[in-house]
Amino acid sequence: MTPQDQLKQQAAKAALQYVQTGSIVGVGTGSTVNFFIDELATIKHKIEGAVSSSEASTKRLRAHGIEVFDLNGVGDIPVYIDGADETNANLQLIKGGGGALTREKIIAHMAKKFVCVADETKLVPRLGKFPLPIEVIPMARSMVARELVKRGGQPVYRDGFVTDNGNQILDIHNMDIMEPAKLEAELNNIPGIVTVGLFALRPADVLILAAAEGVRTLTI
Ligand SMILES: O=C[C@H](O)[C@H](O)[C@H](O)COP(=O)(O)O
Repeated sequence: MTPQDQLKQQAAKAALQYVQTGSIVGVGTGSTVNFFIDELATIKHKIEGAVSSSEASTKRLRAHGIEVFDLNGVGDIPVYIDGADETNANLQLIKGGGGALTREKIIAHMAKKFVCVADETKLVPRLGKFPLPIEVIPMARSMVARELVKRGGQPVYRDGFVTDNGNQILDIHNMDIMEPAKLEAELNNIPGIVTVGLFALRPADVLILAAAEGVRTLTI
């Protein structure tokens, strides 16, 4: 395991304390969350099951014998655990490096508490070094790309990638993300955009950050 993987695993382990007995756990997507799923399996008898933000996480949860519920039948998600590609000190995030941003944002919106798990490399002074993923309806891809160019970004089509929802992804390089919530709201208004990978209007509530010196918790 690489040193970075060890940190991801430590953050994932620390997130277990937020899981409530008898509840349905919201589960995100990505390599950090994969460690969390493996940890969750050790206490699976204590939870009712999970809701999942991707086909990949669903498969891993089920392989561990954890029941995965259809979100439409679920009313209450006390805690959602997910990773991030970048976070700032206000716990506003860039997500979607793995293309799961839409289902992630839906579950994050429903959850009472959003706990983000990450290694220290994800904490940045300003969001935007990581290209901002945007899920688009395929027929709107070029139009949306032109809108992003007008705003100073450089869109790159994630060629060959299809989201779990049958859509496409544009990764926006060099986007000026000075006011994350304002930009998220503005981009949400462009037709053809399904989801912007900025989680600023609904940031995380808790950030578990693992570093070589230890694991620390940030809240807002
Ligand atoms: O679509 C993917 C998700 O937003 C992930 O949470 C994000 O890409 C972070 O993934 P990882 O834990 O692999 O760095």
